[in-house]
Amino acid sequence: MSTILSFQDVTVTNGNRILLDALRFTVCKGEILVIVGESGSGKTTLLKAASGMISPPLQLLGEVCYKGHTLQSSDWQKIYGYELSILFQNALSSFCPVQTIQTQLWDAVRLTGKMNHSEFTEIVKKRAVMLGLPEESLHKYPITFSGGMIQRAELLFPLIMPPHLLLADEPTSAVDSLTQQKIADALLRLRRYHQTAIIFVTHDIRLARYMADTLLVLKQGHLIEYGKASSVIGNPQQPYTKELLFLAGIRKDF
Ligand SMILES: Nc1ncnc2c1ncn2[C@@H]1O[C@H](COP(=O)(O)OP(=O)(O)OP(=O)(O)O)[C@@H](O)[C@H]1O
Repeated sequence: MSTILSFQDVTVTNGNRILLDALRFTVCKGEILVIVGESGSGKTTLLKAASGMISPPLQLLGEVCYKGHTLQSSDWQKIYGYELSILFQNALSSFCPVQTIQTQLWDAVRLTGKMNHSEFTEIVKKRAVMLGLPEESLHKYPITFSGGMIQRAELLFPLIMPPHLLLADEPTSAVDSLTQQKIADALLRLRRYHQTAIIFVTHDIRLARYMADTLLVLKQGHLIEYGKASSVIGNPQQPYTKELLFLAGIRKDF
């Protein structure tokens, strides 16, 4: 499988403070890498590093490579949106407040030139139904959406225009368990049919077990465990990972 993204000794600092410490990992085409770790361990910072969004006062050392090329800041603009999609923790910030969800999605899809308007209206309805979003909500303004609805609305664009790499920062944090399952299944379908590589951040180790091919555990900016998800979950090496699995009821002791 070809490598989509790799971190080569990526360190992120804020002055003297190390937020990420020499991380090394790769993500291949069609792979789902799930990042888990306690609050403040650096999960969002890792996604920012993966998407060229580290800016002063933070500093990035090491190399982030996309499809074999080290990315400089100007390169990210070329892949944003169509090759690389990002689901932010604050999904509302992804939308313009004065246009309906459907109008904004169509504006973005139209620019790709890959779909006409009637194909778009057909597919956007199907994808909304897949995520449990009522069809009529597509004609509403983002501000009228609940937290869980806006998270799902943010996922519509990559489901309509499958990217090569999707970065998702806790995309199920504001939804009930049934909707969580729908989002997880939509992401699994994206991988299965379009070989999208996905880096997915969650606090939910059960969801991680359901989704992940590969699991990466962060603690205070350090990669403490990384490998095939079934191996990490079946045979964790670190006390922290054992505790996470114990607290989720997946292990009987730690
Ligand atoms: N722009 C910034 N300037 C200074 N410190 C930052 C900045 N961004 C993140 N940090 C610090 O880096 C550390 C890691 O933050 P990060 O948001 O990556 O953690 P996280 O694991 O995603 O947490 P959570 O699960 O709570 O979202 C935190 O201590 C945070 O305060």
